[in-house]
Amino acid sequence: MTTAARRVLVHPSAEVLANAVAARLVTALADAQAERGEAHVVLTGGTIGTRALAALAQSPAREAVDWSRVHVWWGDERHLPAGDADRNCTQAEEALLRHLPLREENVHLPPAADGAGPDVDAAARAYAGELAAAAGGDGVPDFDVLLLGVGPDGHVASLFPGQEFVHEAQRTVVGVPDSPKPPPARISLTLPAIGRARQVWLVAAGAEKAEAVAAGLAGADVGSIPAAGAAGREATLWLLDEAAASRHSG
Ligand SMILES: O=C1O[C@H](COP(=O)(O)O)[C@@H](O)[C@H](O)[C@H]1O
Repeated sequence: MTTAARRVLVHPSAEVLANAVAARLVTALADAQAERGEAHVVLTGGTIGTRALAALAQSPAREAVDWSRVHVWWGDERHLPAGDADRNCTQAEEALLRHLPLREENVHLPPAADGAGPDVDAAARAYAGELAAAAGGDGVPDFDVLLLGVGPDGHVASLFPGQEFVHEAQRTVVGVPDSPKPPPARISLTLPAIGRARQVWLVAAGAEKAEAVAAGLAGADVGSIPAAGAAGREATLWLLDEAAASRHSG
């Protein structure tokens, strides 16, 4: 990854940003299918990430994608019972997935606490196993697009500042038992797994994200600002509204 492949795009409002992310996702998935037959997308939770999914549900352009050949993954998940309203996959289902003709076996739901049990490490191993199987036995698939929200503290997925999981170098998925943001039990892709994506899109809206965005773009230490360590193999896009971009000087 070189800085030449990094782009910062600033949109006038959160609403425009959500619609722009939705439009960009349609194009990227259609392009991936044209080139490789199927597409793998990794979804994020969070406010603007979920709003982008809702915008996609409203967009007639979504018909440009053959959703039966799209695999859906999650960058992180709150380890709660299936169907819990705080699970990222529940929110994605509500905002978008139920509107699409996806194949059930291509929607790679993270394990739920009522099925897999309360052990976040066991859940992380199970999800890592599903990723590895889809990748042909090891690692993670070649994700086409991996979406990440950015927390006000600079967290991405469930990799939080000051936690050892930010520095994980071997595993593709970690169990996070003590997230500083509720709920505490989560699983998360690691930075090396995130870095396997062709394109990583960091999406942020709102003034409360401005400091973290500026620090991430300035190349802060990943232990302090995990977002600074998220980069795609071919491109890294920071997709922002004006408020989130307001402290970035570039
Ligand atoms: O807890 C989480 O938070 C982040 C960011 O959420 P936001 O509401 O501040 O946009 C999200 O990216 C992550 O997937 C989620 O689990």
